[in-house]
Amino acid sequence: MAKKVMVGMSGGIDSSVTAYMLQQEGYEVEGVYLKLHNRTDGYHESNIGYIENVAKFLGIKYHVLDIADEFTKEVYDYFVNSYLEGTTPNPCVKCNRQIKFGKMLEFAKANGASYLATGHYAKTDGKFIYEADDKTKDQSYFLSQVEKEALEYMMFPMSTYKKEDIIKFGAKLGDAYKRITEKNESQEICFVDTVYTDVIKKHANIDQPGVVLDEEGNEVGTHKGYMHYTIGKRRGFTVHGAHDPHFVKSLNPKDNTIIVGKKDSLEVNNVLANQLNMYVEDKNFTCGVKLRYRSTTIPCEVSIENDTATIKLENSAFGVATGQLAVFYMGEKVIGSGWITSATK
Ligand SMILES: Nc1ncnc2c1ncn2[C@@H]1O[C@H](COP(=O)(O)OP(=O)(O)OP(=O)(O)O)[C@@H](O)[C@H]1O
Repeated sequence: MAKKVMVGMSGGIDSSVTAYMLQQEGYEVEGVYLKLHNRTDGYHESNIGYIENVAKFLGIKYHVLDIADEFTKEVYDYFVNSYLEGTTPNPCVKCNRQIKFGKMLEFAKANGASYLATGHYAKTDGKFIYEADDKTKDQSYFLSQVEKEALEYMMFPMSTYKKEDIIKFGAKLGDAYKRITEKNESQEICFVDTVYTDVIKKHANIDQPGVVLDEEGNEVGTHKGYMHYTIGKRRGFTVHGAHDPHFVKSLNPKDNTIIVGKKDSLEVNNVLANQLNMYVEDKNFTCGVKLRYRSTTIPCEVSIENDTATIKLENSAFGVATGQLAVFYMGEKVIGSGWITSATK
């Protein structure tokens, strides 16, 4: 009997083609759509409409799982609170661990599936996650907090195909696919329609002007409210009499001040990360580290003690933000990750 694969379907191109590919490969395919938010503006109905067309075409069953309460608690509240606390969140990382490869995986298993597939661009051999071949689309960074035990159930069929193949597969889905390609591209963060400050505004008064300090604590200018800024940002505040560009070095929610400095003052060589999710047992190793999505991989030495990684960078990094993820790579293989708590010279 064919093995069952549950496909996380968003109503988008990649997951629709994923379902098609796996069916072609001989799997019994079922889809699941997660209602991640309590939106009442027709957003879910529209996505489900696309899924229904694809499911009809393929002759597969699909489920709708309302998971908005968990998503709010684990992802949305964390996102808002991070900005209130002056750190830079990464909601997709939390969602992948807790929701997609947490709750959705539980659902897949409970429904008799041997695997859970998504349209993510990454690879897995059941023990590790690897970068996708197409580095411009690679999402391994966002998947690096997924629990080790979940990896053996995960499938990312998209990453083994080229763009041309995907278009070819999509074309086979006929009208169901054509309609998907006509809709808008999906957003970077699914619950942020415009900019992140529009979300935070619903929960806090973000427009409270404050003082800009230099590294010695002198008042040098004014800003619009600390939640408008992230580490490394260089616009939207004033620095009196400055000739060189200034960048945000740190945010102080307690007194609504921001500290700025010239570019070289943002140079970082030592990083601490905690809440580690490691796929290897080693405690002392050399590897590459990404300190932001799309940043270059920096060679480093790592030593781990009591769920904290001390990371010594071989080359300096700039604008490293607390709250982002440090992801450890051995070549294309992800060997673990942790949340950045401090970054210093
Ligand atoms: N609401 C959802 N319900 C179920 N699965 C989802 C949902 N949102 C995303 N996924 C799964 O996670 C994958 C990666 O999500 P991401 O938001 O990066 O999508 P994407 O690259 O725009 O893909 P797609 O074209 O399938 O929307 C999707 O391909 C899909 O398999």
